[in-house]
Amino acid sequence: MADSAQAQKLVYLVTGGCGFLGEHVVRMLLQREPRLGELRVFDRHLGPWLEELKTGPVRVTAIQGDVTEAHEVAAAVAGAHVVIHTAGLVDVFGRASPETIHEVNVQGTRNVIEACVQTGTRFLVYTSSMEVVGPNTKGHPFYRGNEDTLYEAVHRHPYPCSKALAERLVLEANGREVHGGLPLVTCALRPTGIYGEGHQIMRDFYRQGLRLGGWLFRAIPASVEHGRVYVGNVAWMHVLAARELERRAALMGGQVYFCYDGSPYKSYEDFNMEFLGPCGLQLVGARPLLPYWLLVFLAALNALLQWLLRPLVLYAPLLNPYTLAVANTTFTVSTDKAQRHFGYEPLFSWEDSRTRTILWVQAAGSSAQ
Ligand SMILES: NC(=O)C1=CN([C@@H]2O[C@H](COP(=O)(O)OP(=O)(O)OC[C@H]3O[C@@H](n4cnc5c(N)ncnc54)[C@H](O)[C@@H]3O)[C@@H](O)[C@H]2O)C=CC1
Ligand SMILES: CC(C)CCC[C@@H](C)[C@H]1CC[C@H]2[C@@H]3[C@H](O)CC4=CC(=O)CC[C@]4(C)[C@H]3CC[C@]12C
Repeated sequence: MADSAQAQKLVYLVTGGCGFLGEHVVRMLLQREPRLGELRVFDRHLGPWLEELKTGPVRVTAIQGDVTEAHEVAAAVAGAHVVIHTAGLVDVFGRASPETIHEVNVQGTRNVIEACVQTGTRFLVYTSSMEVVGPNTKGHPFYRGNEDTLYEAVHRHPYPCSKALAERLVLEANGREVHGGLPLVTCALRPTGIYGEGHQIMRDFYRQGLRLGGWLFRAIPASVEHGRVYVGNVAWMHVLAARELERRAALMGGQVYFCYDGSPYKSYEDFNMEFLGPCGLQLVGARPLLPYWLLVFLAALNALLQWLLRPLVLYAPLLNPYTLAVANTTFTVSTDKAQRHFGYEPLFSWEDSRTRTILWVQAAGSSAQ
């Protein structure tokens, strides 16, 4: 990626490229990265939509593989200039075991780093999460915080623990010598809660509302703000970060960036209503319908049932002590670090993001997507 070789075509690898975020990153690279020569899409489950991308001018290579298998990762990384590592096990509902979450999110990330080092790939962008910071186990609010805001980041849940460990590995790998003698340059992006086309939990809320005759019932006070970011802007930030990592290696290497876009600060439920409202749903109650202590009780009961039933059946409802704590703790971000370091500005306005999401919810809610 030297200046003298501006016209050089680059090979990108996106791990988790068939996931909710990964698909947007893949499509964004194809639309907005002029130096893209080959795009490798690595995922455990390849999406059928990849086929249509193979007819375009950029070579798209679909690679079915598992990030926990070091040899599969090394084979996919070999010859790539840039890796965008979004693959991860996003499970806060207890569907997977803590060991599996650790294996995919931490060991998988270690495998990606080692593959870069062994094969000489120099640029690595990691999809971290706001969950690396918080909300913490004490439920402390994080109000319009940035990357330098002091916050007691204490976690017990396997998902944030794994993301925090993986992020640390990525940041510590910055500067390591890769095959060929040059240094590895890494950075981590920490999206807040992502929404947009492909957001399965939003679709599930929509379907549940339809089943309940168009009503949803408020569970969380409207005053609790939960940070959200549009998936297209998250993808765009990944593309920009990946593009700028070489030119601004000294500034960006080893750095973390919160990833958000000016989507309105609202409670989790009120934010969802920005999309579900225009789809015909109503949120009942200016205040939570159930007292908080009852929600805490129900969340604990769900956790107990999950544990008791585990030998027989997987019971993994949305409400558990962890999801309740996340939804019920103010956590919002306000920062211009990504703008200062690599010129990130959201590509999609709030109005665009909202419209696109509404159209998707309407289509996905009624189909079997
Ligand atoms: N959804 C959200 O609100 C947020 C997500 N993130 C992070 O963004 C990344 C992407 O998340 P989403 O797109 O929401 O999740 P997702 O589950 O839709 O996508 C993850 C992708 O990784 C793939 N994957 C999982 N295990 C794998 C393995 N062992 N080997 C290869 N591929 C594997 C899955 O097949 C899937 O396509 C994750 O790293 C997640 O931690 C960060 C902040 C918020
Ligand atoms: C009435 C219930 C209490 C409402 C439950 C909603 C929850 C399922 C979701 C509320 C907040 C979500 C999380 C948040 O957006 C941050 C996240 C970041 C990630 O990196 C992964 C996903 C998630 C943990 C997200 C998961 C669903 C919620 C807990």
